[in-house]
Amino acid sequence: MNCRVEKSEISGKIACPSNKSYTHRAIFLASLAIDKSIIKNILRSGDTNATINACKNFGVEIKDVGDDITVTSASVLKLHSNTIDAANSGTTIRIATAISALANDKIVLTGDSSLKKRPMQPLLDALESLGAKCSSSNGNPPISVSGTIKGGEVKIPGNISSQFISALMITAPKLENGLILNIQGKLVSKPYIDATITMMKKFGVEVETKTPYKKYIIPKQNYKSTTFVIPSDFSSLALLLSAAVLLGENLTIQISTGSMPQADEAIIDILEIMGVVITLDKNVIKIKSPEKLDGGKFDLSNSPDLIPAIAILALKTSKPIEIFNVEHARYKETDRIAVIARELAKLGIKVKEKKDGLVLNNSDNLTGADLNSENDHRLFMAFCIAGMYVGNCTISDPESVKISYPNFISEMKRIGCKIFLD
Ligand SMILES: O=C(O)C1=C[C@@H](OP(=O)(O)O)[C@@H](O)[C@H](O)C1
Ligand SMILES: C=C(OP(=O)(O)O)C(=O)O
Repeated sequence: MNCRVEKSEISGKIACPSNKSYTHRAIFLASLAIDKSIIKNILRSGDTNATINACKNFGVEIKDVGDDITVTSASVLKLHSNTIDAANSGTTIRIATAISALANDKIVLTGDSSLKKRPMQPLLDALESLGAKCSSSNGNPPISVSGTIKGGEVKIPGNISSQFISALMITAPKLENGLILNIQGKLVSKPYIDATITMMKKFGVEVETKTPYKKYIIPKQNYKSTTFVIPSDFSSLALLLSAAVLLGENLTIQISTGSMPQADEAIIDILEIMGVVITLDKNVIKIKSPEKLDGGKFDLSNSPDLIPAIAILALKTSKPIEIFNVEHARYKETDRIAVIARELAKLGIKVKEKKDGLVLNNSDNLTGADLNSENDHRLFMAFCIAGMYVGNCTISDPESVKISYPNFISEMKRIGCKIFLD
C-alpha cells in the first residue's frame, strides 16, 4: 500500500505518544517481579504488543485496565509455548532472549522479515559463555536458547546495540550468582543503558556502576512490583517537532516528560543549534523556526533514532547537515543510512552517504517523488513529513506506523496534513 501527500500546513494541538522503550522495560521488569504491578499510560503499538505477548508466554498475567495494564507474575517462569514471535521489535527479542536463558527448556525466538536481519550474535555469545546453549541463523533470528544460566562474569561488545547490554542487565538479578558485566570497546546508544538502570531501580533493584558504560555489577536480588507511569516519547516528539519546523509552527505539542533519561531529548539541543526557538511551558511545547535553518554537525551515536527526523530538515537548511558516528543506524528495521540517502536524493537533496552517517545539502531543485520507506515506521513518518513540505509525493508502507505511532496518520490529518491512503 502507498499513501499520497500534498503540500500541507499544520496547526492546532497534538499529544505526543507514550514512550516505547520505557513501555518495554516496565512490562519486562514487572514480569520479573513477584505480585501485581500497575503500568499507566502505556504505548499500545505493534512493538509493545510483541513484548506483552512474550511475557504472557513466560506465564505472566497481563490485563488491560483502560489506558493502563496490570502485570501479575509468579516467582518462576511457566512457559506456555517454546516459540516467541517478537514481530518487528528488536528490543523485545533481545530482552526476551536473555530472559529465556533463565528457563531450562529450549526456546525459539523469531520475528518478521525485518527482524530476521537484526544482529543477535554478541548476545548469544555472552549467554553461551554463561552456560546457555544457543543457535541462530547466521547470527540472526530465528535463534534458540536453553539455560539455565546461573550468572558469573561476562564480556560483550558495545558497538552494535545497547539492547544486548540492557537484556543482560534486566536478567541479571534473577541469576543465582548475579552478573559482572564488562562492555568491550565503545558503547552506542548509552542513554538507553541509563534508562534500563533507572527502571531497574524503580522496580527495587540496584546496579553497581564500577565504570560507566564499561563495567557493572548486579548481585542476585528480587524485583519488587510497583506502579509506574510511562512518560512521553522523545523519539516520536522529534518527528512532531520536525513537522512543526517544516509544515507550520502554529502547532502545540502536549508532552509529559517525567524525569527519566531519554536518548532522543538531544533533539532539543540539535534544533536550537539549527536556529529553532523551543519553549516548554506546563508540559506544552511550542517552536519558532527561522525561514532557513542553520545546518550543523551532529554526533548521533547516543540517539540513532533521531536520524530520520533530523535528515529531512535538510529541506529547509541554508548550510549542510552532517550526521556522524551512527553506523549502528544501519542495523535497525532497515539500513536507515542507506535508505535515507537513496530516498532524500529523489527529492533533490544532495546527499553524501558515509559508513557512519550522512552529509545533506539543500538544493533549489526540490521535487515530488515516489518514496520507498521499506516498511520502516520511522522512515515512513519522516518521509511523509518531507513529502508534505515538497508536495506531490507518495510514500510506501503506511501500515508501518503501527510499530510506534499507530494513530500517526489520523492525528496528522486532524492538524491539517493532506495525506491520502491509496
Ligand atoms: O533499548 C532501547 O529501548 C532501544 C535502544 C536503541 O537501539 P540500539 O541500542 O540498538 O542502538 C534504539 O535504537 C531503539 O529504538 C530502542
Ligand atoms: C529500532 C527501533 O526499535 P527496535 O530496536 O526495538 O526495533 C526503533 O523504534 O526505531
